[in-house]
Amino acid sequence: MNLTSVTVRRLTIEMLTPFTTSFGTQTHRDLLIVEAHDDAGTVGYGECVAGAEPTYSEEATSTCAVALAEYVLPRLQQADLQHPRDVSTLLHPIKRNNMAKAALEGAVWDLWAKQQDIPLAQALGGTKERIEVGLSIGIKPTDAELIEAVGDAVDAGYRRIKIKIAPGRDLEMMRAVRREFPDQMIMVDANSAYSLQDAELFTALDELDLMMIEQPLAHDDIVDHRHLQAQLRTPICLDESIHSVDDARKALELRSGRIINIKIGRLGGLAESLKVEQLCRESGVDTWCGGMLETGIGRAHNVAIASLAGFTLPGDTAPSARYWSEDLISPEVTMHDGQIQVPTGPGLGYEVKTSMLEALTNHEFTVALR
Ligand SMILES: O=C(O)CCC(=O)c1ccccc1C(=O)O
Ligand SMILES: [Mg+2]
Repeated sequence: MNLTSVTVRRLTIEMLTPFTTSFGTQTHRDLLIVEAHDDAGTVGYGECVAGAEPTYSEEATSTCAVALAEYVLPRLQQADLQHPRDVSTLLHPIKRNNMAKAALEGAVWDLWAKQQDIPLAQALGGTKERIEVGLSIGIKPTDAELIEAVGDAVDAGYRRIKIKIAPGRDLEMMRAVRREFPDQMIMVDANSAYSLQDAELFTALDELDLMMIEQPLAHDDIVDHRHLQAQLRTPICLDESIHSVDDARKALELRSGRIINIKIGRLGGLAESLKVEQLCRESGVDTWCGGMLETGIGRAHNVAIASLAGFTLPGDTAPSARYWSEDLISPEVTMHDGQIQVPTGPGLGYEVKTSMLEALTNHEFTVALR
């Protein structure tokens, strides 16, 4: 692939509105952008989706910066990549650190697709021209504010609405939402805030005809989820618990959930995400693309992979304007009639605004590869 160098940038971007989950409130992203450069001057981009703190998973932006600098990029210096799939093989001996690995792998995939002059979606085997879009709504202080936010999302055309829950903001709140929106496709995401002792809460939520309940129990569990799923009609969707195609296979075998959410960062890259898509497609399991409040760069990767046939449900791939006053890419990701058009240009199919990226960069380092 003639890679000549990799640059890692660390930047801070303010979000338009704060986003609250059971593990905290985010007002900005502190993130890494990885650039893979080749000898023809072509650049591929990847985004590290870790949070500023290790609250969603054990990874955080700082740990990813260290993992890239100390362990991941030195391995790349020893390699002669022929294809982006070689990245996951090369990094396989390094345990976990999935978001750090995925940030580099994503940049290499974008570079490779640009070298081939094909869209990333096509390079991944995507077939859809448009993808269906859902929205993830954070925890609001009052039911009235939540109901207003859901109403706005319905009016904006989102095809599915996800609502974050946490102890104290769950059953009564969701009953109020359901009364107001009896026919909408609604789901909840607990971000691992509950335990099996809360089974009664979930059997009550089971009456609300939700599309799914995302990650109700511990971030590292697939056993308690199995017991909870056995008591519910509503499908459980696993997010935090699934870090590989093997995790997905084991969870499906145990019946710990009936839906899997694919996040490229959590799974360690696009190659592993493709394996989960294939597993779900071949076993008739619904899957959809999760989100991590990405800038346009990570968002473009999500749009590309969500174009594969296995992505059977709307994903958390809301358009740029939902999160940012100005995005890092041009044109920005936009939604029409609840759908995003999969771009047809080479690679990500969106232009990265390099001067904006440089202006926002707080730190950067470059590793020469030859
Ligand atoms: O719109 C998005 O990007 C999805 C937001 C979201 O739900 C989320 C955001 C940060 C961390 C975890 C999650 C999640 O899906 O659990
Ligand atoms: Mg989730």
